[in-house]
Amino acid sequence: MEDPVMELLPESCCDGAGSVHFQPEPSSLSFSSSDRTPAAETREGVVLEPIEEATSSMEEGSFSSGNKEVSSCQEPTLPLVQKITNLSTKIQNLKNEHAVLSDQVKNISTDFFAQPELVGALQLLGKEHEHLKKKFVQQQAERKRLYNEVIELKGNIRVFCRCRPLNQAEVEKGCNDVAEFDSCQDNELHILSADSSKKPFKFDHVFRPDDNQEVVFAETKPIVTSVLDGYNVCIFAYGQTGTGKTFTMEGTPENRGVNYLTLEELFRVSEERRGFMKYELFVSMLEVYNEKLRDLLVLNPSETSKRLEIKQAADGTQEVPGLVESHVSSTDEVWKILQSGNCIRSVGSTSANEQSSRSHWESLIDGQKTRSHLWLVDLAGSERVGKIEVEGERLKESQFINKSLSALGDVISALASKSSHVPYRNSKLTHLLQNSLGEPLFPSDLGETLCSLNFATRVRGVETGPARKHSDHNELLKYKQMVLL
Ligand SMILES: Nc1ncnc2c1ncn2[C@@H]1O[C@H](COP(=O)(O)OP(=O)(O)OP(=O)(O)O)[C@@H](O)[C@H]1O
Repeated sequence: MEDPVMELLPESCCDGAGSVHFQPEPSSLSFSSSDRTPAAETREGVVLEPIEEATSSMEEGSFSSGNKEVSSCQEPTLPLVQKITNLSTKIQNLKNEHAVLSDQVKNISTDFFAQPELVGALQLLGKEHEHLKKKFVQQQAERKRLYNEVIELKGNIRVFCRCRPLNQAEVEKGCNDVAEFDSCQDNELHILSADSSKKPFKFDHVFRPDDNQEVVFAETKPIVTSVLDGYNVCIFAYGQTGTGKTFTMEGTPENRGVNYLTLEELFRVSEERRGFMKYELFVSMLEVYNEKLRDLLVLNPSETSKRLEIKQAADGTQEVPGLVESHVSSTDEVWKILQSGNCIRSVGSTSANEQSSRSHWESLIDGQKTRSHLWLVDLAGSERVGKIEVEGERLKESQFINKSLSALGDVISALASKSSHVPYRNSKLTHLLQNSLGEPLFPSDLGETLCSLNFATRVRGVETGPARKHSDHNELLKYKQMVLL
């Protein structure tokens, strides 16, 4: 029959362990309670014995309780009362040993502080620690400054162009690629125009049809470190429906996109910095549809009627009071949240869907605290802009998208020309992104980047005939079969 008392105790106790072996380094001596005499229970009350002896007594699995030797294997037939008595004795012994050890710890610290040379050495170490901490903080600041200077030199606004492969239907229709890539240049492509001439276009980087998600992410990855250094970042994809915006930003479970890989990197770097930095990450997801904000993390439809507005916080940043911010601690957690948000996106909508990650961080070294914002935006399909064939709700939607993308173009243009007025408030989209688009310094070559944006209009002309002149500012952002990141 099973012994109920034995079952309740950990194995070491059931073995009859009553002898605690304490090996303070570096003296290589051990303490055995079995040798304790009444004298041993005074303040110094520890009898030291050679470690070999103690170890062998442990291996044999026996222990002494007072003067009585108890076998490690309890007789299964021992009466229950006897077993309980034995265990009580063991518990009492352990309590006594604990008291002795506590005394010993006290003695050690008293002894330590009684030795001036040790106290002096400790003080020296303390000073050195303070000095290294200060140096570490300075070098961290320097690393941050230099790193972000490199980012700025590369361009605060960077435009990448991704050409997706022709899909099955396009191949069957006999479509040809209109883009040609320069084998030596990874920032240039040529568009074959109707008259067989080639037009060159430059970007910060051109991704080719066979470039996978990791290759695309490699270019955005350095920016992620900036977010963890307290900089605001905005990554958005622009392009005609079906050109791969969602594929690039979200991806699929087998081919994760920028959103997922970015968050994975955020968690990886914050884990790497765990010893000296404490990060907290919050995720929100919202949709700008017909110039209205909708919280995609509010699952109860009755709550979604709550009107969300953009407000300026005391520190000048843009806030959306009432927007759900989920505290997250792993990429999988974020992914689940985003998937639930995706489920309530406007069906078939061509609105802008934005995922915002707000990170708060605190330096564990100097207590400095800051926060930053990362926007990952899946913009509306650009082909709706300027089209007049649609009617009713779709026409209204198109007009809003038109306005929104046009406002984005105006903001970038104003920033590029260093205009004293940047019209952020002309659309909800630009108003929301204000802090992530406008705060940093802009490099002198931004004009070049804007020229790259003009490419959009021209490429459009290549496929649909001569470039049409539009009366609005949307030309700046139009293009076909490409995604700007
Ligand atoms: N680089 C790529 N490699 C392979 N497949 C791609 C690539 N880009 C896009 N696709 C595929 O093309 C199809 C359309 O892409 P996606 O849905 O991302 O386009 P979109 O621009 O987001 O369209 P919409 O504006 O309608 O949301 C998808 O089936 C996607 O898997």
